[in-house]
Amino acid sequence: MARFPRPSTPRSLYTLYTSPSKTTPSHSHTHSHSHSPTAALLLLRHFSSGSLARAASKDEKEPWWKDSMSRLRNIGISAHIDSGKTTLTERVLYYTGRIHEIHEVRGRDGVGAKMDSMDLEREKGITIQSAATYCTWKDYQVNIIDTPGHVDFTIEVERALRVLDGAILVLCSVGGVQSQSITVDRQMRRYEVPRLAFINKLDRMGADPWKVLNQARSKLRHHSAAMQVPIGLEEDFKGLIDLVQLKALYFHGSSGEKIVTEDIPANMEALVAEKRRELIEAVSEVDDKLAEVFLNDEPVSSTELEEAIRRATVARKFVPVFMGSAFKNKGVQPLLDGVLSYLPCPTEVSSYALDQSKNEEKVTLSGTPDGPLVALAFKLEEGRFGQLTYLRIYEGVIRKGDFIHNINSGKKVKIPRLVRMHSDEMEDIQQAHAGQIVAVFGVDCASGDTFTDGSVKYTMTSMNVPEPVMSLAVQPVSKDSGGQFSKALNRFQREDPTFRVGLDAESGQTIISGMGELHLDIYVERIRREYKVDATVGKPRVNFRETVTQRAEFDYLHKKQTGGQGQYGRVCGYIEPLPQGSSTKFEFDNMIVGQAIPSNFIPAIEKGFKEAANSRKGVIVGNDQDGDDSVITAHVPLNNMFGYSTSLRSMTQGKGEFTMEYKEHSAVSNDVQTQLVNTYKGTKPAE
Ligand SMILES: Nc1nc2c(ncn2[C@@H]2O[C@H](COP(=O)(O)OP(=O)(O)OP(=O)(O)O)[C@@H](O)[C@H]2O)c(=O)[nH]1
Repeated sequence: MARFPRPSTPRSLYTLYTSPSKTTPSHSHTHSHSHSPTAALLLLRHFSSGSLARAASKDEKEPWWKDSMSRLRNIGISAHIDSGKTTLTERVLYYTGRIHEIHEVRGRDGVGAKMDSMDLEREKGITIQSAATYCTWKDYQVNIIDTPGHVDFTIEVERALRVLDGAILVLCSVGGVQSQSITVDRQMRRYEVPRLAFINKLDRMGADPWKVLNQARSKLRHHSAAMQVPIGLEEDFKGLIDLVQLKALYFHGSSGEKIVTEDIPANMEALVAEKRRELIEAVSEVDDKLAEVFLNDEPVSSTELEEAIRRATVARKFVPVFMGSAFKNKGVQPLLDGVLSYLPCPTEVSSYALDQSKNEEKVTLSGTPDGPLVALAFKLEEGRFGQLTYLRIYEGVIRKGDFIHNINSGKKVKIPRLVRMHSDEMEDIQQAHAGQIVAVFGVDCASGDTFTDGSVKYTMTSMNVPEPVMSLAVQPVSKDSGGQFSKALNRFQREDPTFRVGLDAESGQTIISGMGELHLDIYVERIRREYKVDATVGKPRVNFRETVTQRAEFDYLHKKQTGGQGQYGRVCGYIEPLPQGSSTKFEFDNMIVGQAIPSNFIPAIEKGFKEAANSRKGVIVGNDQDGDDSVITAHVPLNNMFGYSTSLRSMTQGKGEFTMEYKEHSAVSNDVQTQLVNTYKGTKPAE
């Protein structure tokens, strides 16, 4: 009944530079059950119905939390590698009084930035794990997640964005919109995160914020405009003109902590008038209220403009563009003001959960402390005092000593300790409410689990976890370190859903799988440093998968007990490959006679089969000119990509760069297949 493309061993295709980040289902197994020669299919489902949303609280008087919620921001900072996120965060922590000294990434003092708390991060000057911190700016509480920029750690970015209400996209004023900026921006769009852009490094030679702004418009399709005009650039970068307040800002003091406000320099008035008009025009296009003032040719007040920018940004119709130099301590405080003025508070963002007691019905959460507790464990970490679980609270209140229910595992646990995180330091607290990000100790769970107070069976929608694409065989050098070795692997596996551990049945080797060479290298290095286990590492291996090669019958009974009446379904039939060279990729024949299966189920069944089918596509190469740069987009088999970064570097005298992300699994050519089969035969122990 379902026919698939003619087989050959699939290969994985990679997209260089840009492509929609889709993780396609990758298996289509042949099943050996052979009960029914004729195609028959039966699907039964029982479920109870219920209302779509829980009724909101009818409390008439002003709730106690209203003020504190409106003064809360959960933000992330994302960017292409080396754009200056960590440097920027260090300034934010300094100006908000969380740290008393600034330490540079790879700085001469050797201390390293606060948020790069792992030794490896400090040595390499890159961020590997996302770190969480909070700070207070002008009476607002701001929770910040610093996220890594390297594509191998995409899962960290995904997790951070899942629980944030707003974000800052950092762009380099020289590098502009780079490959990874496109990826993180796409992720922000996927999770519907309103954002501000910050064009950093205005002090660098070749800085051109207007070029970067135009790139953001064309490459990221941002509807955006500058909020500021720089006073001087490169070595002469002195300050910024605020286009809303129409004031010049200078950053004095040893670390730029003293802001001096002055009138706009006379020689910049014309440019400022032009850029302010551009800002008003752009916001008017997406905000009716401002459009009315603008079209009537009335002067636009600072308050009117600020309110309109807020409405448009929260509604994700506009991206305000800030600028500065984190390294030279210029422009960070106005960016922080922008976070308060333009990014939403938790009650302005809608969140949903799935009600497990009502067949995964979608429930709108109030997002306030009123109502039952609903919290998502979005990140696990092995801390000095045991497992640390980061929670984003979506509804209700959580208190130290409370019993909470893990809806995914069905376990009930007590919260022995509740803390607020500041990179690797923490602060004990007694309770926390909706909108906040906190961490708990001693709570056994997996990342992505949902906790409630037990009165509701809600789970938050699942996080987008890409399939691992590369594997390595690892083995401890000394047999005595086996215990520590498995402890390390277990821990990393629980913390990072893109890191998997398996056993090669043929060779008996431990196989680790992840998102790329660097991802796996980092874990091997962490096993060595944190667990003092030296491990030998085998050749990287691409995860090839099987496809359908011949007609096969299946008969499967599915049972699921969800607390209510439960569900069951039985599916039997056969699948077979299409004839060689067939132009169609998938064929679905409905051979049901009579009404054995109600006809309204048939389209859903076809969709299911379609989703399970591997596809095969040719290599596509696109070429784009971006100023002096050539951008090549290609779909390539991952197997051919080893060592590419080194050859690209030598081919381009270090100027070329690349990024890749998983596209799909696809059929390999015959010669590769023969090679794979021979290698496999060669590794098989003699019989
Ligand atoms: N000239 C100049 N250099 C900067 C600026 N901001 C950051 N840098 C430098 O750029 C390099 C990268 O900065 P990071 O803060 O580590 O960048 P990141 O985006 O956190 O990098 P990853 O965590 O590896 O993704 C460091 O050497 C910084 O000192 C800036 O405003 N001007």
